[in-house]
Amino acid sequence: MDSESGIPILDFRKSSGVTLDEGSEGWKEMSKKVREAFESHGAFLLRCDEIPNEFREKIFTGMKSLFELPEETKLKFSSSKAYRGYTAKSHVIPHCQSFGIDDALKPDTAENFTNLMWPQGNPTFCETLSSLTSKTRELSLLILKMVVEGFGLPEKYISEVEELNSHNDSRMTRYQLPEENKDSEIALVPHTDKGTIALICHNEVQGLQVLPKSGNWVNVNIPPNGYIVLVGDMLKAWSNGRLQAPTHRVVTRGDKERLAFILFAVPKQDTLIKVPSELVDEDHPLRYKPFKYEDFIDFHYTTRTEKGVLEQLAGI
Ligand SMILES: O=C(O)CCC(=O)C(=O)O
Ligand SMILES: [Fe+2]
Repeated sequence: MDSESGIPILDFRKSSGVTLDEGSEGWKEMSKKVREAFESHGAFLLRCDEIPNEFREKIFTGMKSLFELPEETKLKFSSSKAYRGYTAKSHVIPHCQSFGIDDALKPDTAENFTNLMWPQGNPTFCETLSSLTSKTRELSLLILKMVVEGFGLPEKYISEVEELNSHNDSRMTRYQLPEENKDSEIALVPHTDKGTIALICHNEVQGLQVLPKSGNWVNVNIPPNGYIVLVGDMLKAWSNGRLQAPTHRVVTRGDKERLAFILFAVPKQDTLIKVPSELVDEDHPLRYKPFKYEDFIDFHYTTRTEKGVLEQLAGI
């Protein structure tokens, strides 16, 4: 457990002796822990073998040179969608720069992005980005299958969580250091993630904070070479509110810049989010009526409120 935030640390490393073959005892035990962590904190910290050290070094070295490219080059990666494309100094991310990549898993996405930023080519960055994205995506699917197992739901729900994981967006973010006269700065404003789950890895400069029910922000310490996995609003809704979607933000301090790579697992636009009947009982009355993911996203961007979008749209 992380001593500051109390968020559980789960160890998926083969070297720690766990075997996570689907259906095995180890898998079932871990699934229970995933469910419990998502119920109590809406998150867990993950140690895993998926990102070896040299791989991490490659992605964060690549990201450092990416953010050092001229502003006019970075701006070439534009998007009409909110928070996608290259964003700098927006009201949501006042002190960071970020590349939001849609359809991160499409075979030519990493290549197109790399060629736009480095017309002369950068095969190391391209390969690293594409394999980090696909490794992280495998993890997100594994974790969602564990949620099904953790709740003891029938097999048929595997295809539903696959749908909740059917689209993947990634984001690479560089958080600026606080201005000289300040100790700390809110670099990413408080929010819940709108999709299903988010997996975050970073260059070991901490800065993520979560807001527990107690109402006081706490620091999260992502373990070395690890990830944090956060529940988003769609998994919260699908689970009948039994899994929490934690409010989080990023605060920068000190003299080292934080770089983060985030993979968001999201449903397809027209996916219907409907609570499994098995998750409704006397102790857990139905909290959300079925709704389409795209309606939730539209509603979120038109109301532009962080508070209670899910409750307003689908709450019973
Ligand atoms: O950098 C981080 O740790 C958090 C990023 C995040 O919450 C987001 O991009 O939605
Ligand atoms: Fe987030």
